Amino acid sequence: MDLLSLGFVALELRDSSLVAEPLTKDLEESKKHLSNEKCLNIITLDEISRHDCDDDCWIAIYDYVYNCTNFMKKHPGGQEVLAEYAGRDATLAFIGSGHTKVAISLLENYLIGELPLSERLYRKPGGIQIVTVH
Ligand code: HEM
Repeated sequence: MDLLSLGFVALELRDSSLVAEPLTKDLEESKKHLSNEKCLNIITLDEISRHDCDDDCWIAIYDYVYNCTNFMKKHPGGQEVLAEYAGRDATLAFIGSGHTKVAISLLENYLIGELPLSERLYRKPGGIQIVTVH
């Protein structure tokens, strides 16, 4: 079973109305103020993959890109889990860990950009809609 399928299994085991939906809703809520300001930088998966170590850690969550380098040592879930996803997409791991709204709002501090439309999985027309995965 690949990682994506495992993620879906994890989502099936949880109540998506408690976990997945708040994540997507809260992320969009927390980005609303950005629409009237300058656009986010476009950062490709290739660029993210070059920031894949303890002292340079970028990750993608829900098609947004975060520089977690300064947060790794402070992460309540441990530095190791973030290191595991350094340079990669961590959306399903983030959702699967059942993060609270506090964690979701913390993300904003580390936001540095978003994926190009062609590389997005979650925020594009016809993309995977996590909220409808049951
Ligand atoms: C920048 C991204 C992340 C932020 C801001 C973040 C933030 C947090 C926060 C604030 C908590 C405390 C509980 C809560 O409020 O939800 C937490 C716990 C946790 N996080 Fe993260 N997290 C991030 C990424 C990840 C990733 C990618 C994983 C991968 C599996 C992960 C795994 C965990 C786990 C397992 C816990 C639970 C620790 C425990 O209860 O002992 N986190 N995180």
